[in-house]
Amino acid sequence: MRLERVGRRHGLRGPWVLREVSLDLPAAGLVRITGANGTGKSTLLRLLAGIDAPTEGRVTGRPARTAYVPERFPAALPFTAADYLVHLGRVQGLGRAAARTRAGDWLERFGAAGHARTPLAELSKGTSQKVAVAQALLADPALLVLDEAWTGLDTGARAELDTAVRERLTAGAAVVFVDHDPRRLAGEADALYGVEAGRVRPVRETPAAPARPLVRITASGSRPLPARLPGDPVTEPAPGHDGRAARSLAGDRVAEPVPGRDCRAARRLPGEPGTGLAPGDDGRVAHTAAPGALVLTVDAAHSDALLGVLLAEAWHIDHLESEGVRV
Ligand SMILES: Nc1ncnc2c1ncn2[C@@H]1O[C@H](COP(=O)(O)OP(=O)(O)OP(=O)(O)O)[C@@H](O)[C@H]1O
Repeated sequence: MRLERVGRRHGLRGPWVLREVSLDLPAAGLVRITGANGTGKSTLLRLLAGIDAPTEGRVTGRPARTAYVPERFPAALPFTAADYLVHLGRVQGLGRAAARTRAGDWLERFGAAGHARTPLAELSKGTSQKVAVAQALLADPALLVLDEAWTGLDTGARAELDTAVRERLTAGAAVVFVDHDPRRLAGEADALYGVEAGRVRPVRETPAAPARPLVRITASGSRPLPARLPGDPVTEPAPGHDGRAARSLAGDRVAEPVPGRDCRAARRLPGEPGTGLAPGDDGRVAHTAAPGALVLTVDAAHSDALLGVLLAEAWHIDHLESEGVRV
């Protein structure tokens, strides 16, 4: 696939977001796009995926089977999760039976099979994101474009998406992705490009950062939390009284139930159907049911900022752990 002197701006007189971008992307392999906020990464991905057309220059050689996960999923469509996936599978050329089977398989893989019949508008942010990712994987895309696709997924679904990316690569596809976490598929990219000042240039991968300690914060509160929290913590319900444990960011490490706390009200994340919780207009997650405890696992570098947001929203910090040590 080739971009020749591609430029893109919004509106007739808007500032150029990208200009004179010439790139040859291989038909197979993993490509990472990096850049500071607002530099034009999403704009580049939309051009690659064919969602937007260049204002100038041209894009050639895009595979017919191209799939895209947008940074923001348009969740307010009048479909159930399964019907939406079947519909998109059909659009992508699958027969109805194959589309239904694959929709079920992908929902299952991402741990969302229980929401197959839930209307999209009633899905939590995390489950919506699972549907957004599933729609892109339905028809074995030859080019898969992922814009912060891991954001909002729980630990298991993030790992499943890593696996799905590797499966596409093994099948000979190209995967182009943006993710704010430098550890995402670190060391696996075949090519890296940086977006800066409207230009796109090859960059060298910064060596994978040494594993940093994780901090696990158990907190409870009734005020809505911002949709975007510092450090993009993995947010999970605090373990229930039945001993079911939440998985932590570290993968296999398992969080123990919080001592002395009855977490019956905390089985679901805010926003999950059935809790009486709903996303607010400002993107916050309204938390109108009985307060429940959440476990937020975050890189230690962001824990102070995260604690600051929780305290500012009048959340109570029940428990704080660093690498399994109570602090
Ligand atoms: N539809 C639009 N209309 C007008 N300006 C837009 C539109 N979409 C993006 N922009 C502007 O284009 C610039 C690049 O946006 P883009 O979303 O591509 O950046 P980004 O690097 O992906 O940012 P982030 O890391 O914050 O997601 C920004 O200044 C943004 O405000």
